[in-house]
Amino acid sequence: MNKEQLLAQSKVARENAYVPYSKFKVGAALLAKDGTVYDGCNIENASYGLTNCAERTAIFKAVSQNVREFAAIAIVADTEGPCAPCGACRQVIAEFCAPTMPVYLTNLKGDVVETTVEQLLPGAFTPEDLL
Ligand SMILES: O=c1ccn([C@H]2C[C@H](O)[C@@H](CO)O2)c(=O)[nH]1
Ligand SMILES: [Zn+2]
Repeated sequence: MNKEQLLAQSKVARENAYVPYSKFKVGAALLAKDGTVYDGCNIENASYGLTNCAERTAIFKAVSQNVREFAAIAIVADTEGPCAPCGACRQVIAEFCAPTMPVYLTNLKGDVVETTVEQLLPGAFTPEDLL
C-alpha cells in the first residue's frame, strides 16, 4: 500500500459520508503497520454536535479491532486546498500515532500536502503527560 493507493482509498471512503446537514463529505484512510487499511467517513447527526469526523471514524474502527499501530493516514475533502483536519481529530490522531507519522492531506483536485502528526498538533497533550 503506497501513498497514492492510500489517497485513492480515502476518496472511495469519502463516498460513504453521511452528511445531510453540511453536505460536506470527508474521507480518511488509515494504514496500520500490519498493512490493513481502515477507512472512515464523516457521520453527521440531527443533533449536530454528535457528528463524527472521517479521521476519528477510521481511528475508532481500528482501535475497536485492537489495532493501535499505524503507519500513515490520508484525509480528503472537496476543499480549495488540501483538507485540514479539525482540532478534535488532531488530538485523537496524536493519541494513537507517532509524532513523526506521515499525514497526507488532499482534495479532489489532487493537491497533496505531506505533513506529520507533530506538525499538525505541536506540543500535543499525550498519554505520556499523565505519567
Ligand atoms: O477534520 C474534519 C473536519 C470536519 N469534518 C466533517 C464534520 C462535518 O460533518 C463536516 C463539516 O464540518 O466535515 C471531518 O470529517 N473531519
Ligand atoms: Zn475532525
